[in-house]
Amino acid sequence: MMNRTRLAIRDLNFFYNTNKALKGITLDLPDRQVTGMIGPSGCGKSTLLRVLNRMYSLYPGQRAEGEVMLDGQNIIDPDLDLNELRSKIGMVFQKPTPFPMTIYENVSFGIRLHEKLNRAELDERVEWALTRAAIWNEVKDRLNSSAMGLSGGQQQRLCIARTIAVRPEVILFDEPTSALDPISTLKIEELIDELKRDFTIAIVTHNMQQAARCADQVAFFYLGELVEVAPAAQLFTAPKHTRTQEYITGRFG
Ligand SMILES: Nc1ncnc2c1ncn2[C@@H]1O[C@H](COP(=O)(O)OP(=O)(O)OP(=O)(O)O)[C@@H](O)[C@H]1O
Repeated sequence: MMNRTRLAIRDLNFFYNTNKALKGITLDLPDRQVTGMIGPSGCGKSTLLRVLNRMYSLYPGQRAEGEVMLDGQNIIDPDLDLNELRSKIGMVFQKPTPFPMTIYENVSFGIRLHEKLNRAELDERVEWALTRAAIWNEVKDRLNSSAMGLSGGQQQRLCIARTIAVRPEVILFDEPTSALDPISTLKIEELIDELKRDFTIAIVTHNMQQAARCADQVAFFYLGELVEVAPAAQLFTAPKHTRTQEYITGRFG
């Protein structure tokens, strides 16, 4: 059974100037479940994540139309408070992107932007976020060391801690393990599984095994359209559309 909808995408179109990169997307992200987004290069997966956190707003010539409803608000409304949105929808990128600061500062930075906590509360929140991101034990004795000294996998878990530190409702992962070794990848996948107890998650991945392992439902995109969305087990064993079938059996993409 799917949980109730946390984020509802309705008839969403997106344009890079005249290039229509998303065409009439309608998709629900169920609360505290993982939605996997798959499809061949250029199908619009990353564009969709950029819409969900309003990254495109920085670029003239890029625009969205339609509805993306979160907490009764359309997040593509130009009047929306972007700071508030970014505290509700967090994003983890393909390459780990720690700030050139200490481990502690990486995690506390975003919290300070959004909330006024005293030192003890801040310490507690930082520990909580690092614990939830399964990296506390590795860094607790070096919180004041530079984040740049961590391994790639540790840096990615630190970025996840930084994202959850502001207690978002939704976390977007854009190919979060494509720069990591198999062991670090497994750790991130286990972490995603654990984080869905509290957060609604979307993950873009090129790796179909990863989608099958992590996702409750999987959405297949092709040329800017959502071809099909189904529970993971169903999409990978009994897809309804020929395009999906061809993609998952490796005939293209
Ligand atoms: N900055 C941009 N300006 C113009 N067109 C763009 C821009 N970024 C992406 N596009 C186009 O939008 C479409 C969707 O691209 P997008 O990057 O979302 O695909 P993707 O599915 O994430 O691909 P990949 O798996 O390779 O990351 C493509 O046709 C792409 O050429």
